[in-house]
Amino acid sequence: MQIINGKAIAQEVKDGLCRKIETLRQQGKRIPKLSVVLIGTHAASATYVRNKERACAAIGMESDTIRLPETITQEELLAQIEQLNEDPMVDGILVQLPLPRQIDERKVLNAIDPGKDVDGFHPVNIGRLLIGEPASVPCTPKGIIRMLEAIGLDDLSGRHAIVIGRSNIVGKPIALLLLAKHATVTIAHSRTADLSALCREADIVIAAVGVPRLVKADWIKEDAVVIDVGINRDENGKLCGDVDFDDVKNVAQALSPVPGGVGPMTIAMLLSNTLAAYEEHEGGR
Ligand SMILES: Nc1nc(=O)c2c([nH]1)NC[C@@H]1CN(c3ccc(C(=O)N[C@@H](CCC(=O)O)C(=O)O)cc3)C=[N+]21
Ligand SMILES: [Mg+2]
Repeated sequence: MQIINGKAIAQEVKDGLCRKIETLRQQGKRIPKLSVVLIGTHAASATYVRNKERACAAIGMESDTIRLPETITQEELLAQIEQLNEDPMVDGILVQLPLPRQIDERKVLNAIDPGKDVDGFHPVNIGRLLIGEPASVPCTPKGIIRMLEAIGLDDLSGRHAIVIGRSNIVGKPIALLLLAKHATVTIAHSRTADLSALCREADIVIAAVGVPRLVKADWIKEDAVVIDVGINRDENGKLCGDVDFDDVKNVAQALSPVPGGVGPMTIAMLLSNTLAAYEEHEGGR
């Protein structure tokens, strides 16, 4: 059984980005910049944002976190986004989710300039992804594809992939990316009948449901590849995925851990999308 070391693969990606930024610096060019908007004091959000800041610093990318109060109005937030859209020094904008209740998430994501949408959550980018045009691709799905490529899974012709979860952030976009690699894709979710039997048919399992240790060994076909997207806390407050790692490791061919799997890949892809947005943006002037 192979453990898919997301942390190590992410480090390779970041090393490559770091070299590119170093070249820009030597050429006296402007340095790419990511702006993160963080609203309120949600503890998990604060941790992710700190990880993103640290990752930017490690590769020499500029970053800025705009911290706004939990009580912010929709209009104030939209004005902040407009300011970032117009700032020529800002290449990537990420509005950390979830947002407070009074804010309409769709309105906010739709307000981000699609060219600066490093999360790939804007309808223009989602539409481009759907029809196979160049797009800013959501970071977690893009990271999952990189992990599959890292273990030699490139062309997925003839393989059956199951995606458990149908969120706009992970489930739907990863299904599209797997389809683009010629996999036969099933999207399962909380209303799916006989999920474990369906899962047992799959060569590739992407677990993105948010239920701690849901996926067990008897859900997994011998030698399947399993990617765990879950970030949950178990009853003891310990970080765990949607896959029961200690059980599934006995049947899977390859398995990604939590932590150290998809999470670090997500951050590496965010940096990669920011550099790509910069190149697009600079190339246009
Ligand atoms: N607009 C937006 N874009 C996002 O991409 C986004 C978001 N909002 N809101 C929250 C989720 C979650 N997310 C994570 C990224 C990295 C780790 C990560 O690096 N995890 C580490 C450890 C984390 C820990 O120790 O708590 C790991 O899995 O090894 C986790 C979670 C991005 N998200
Ligand atoms: Mg779901």
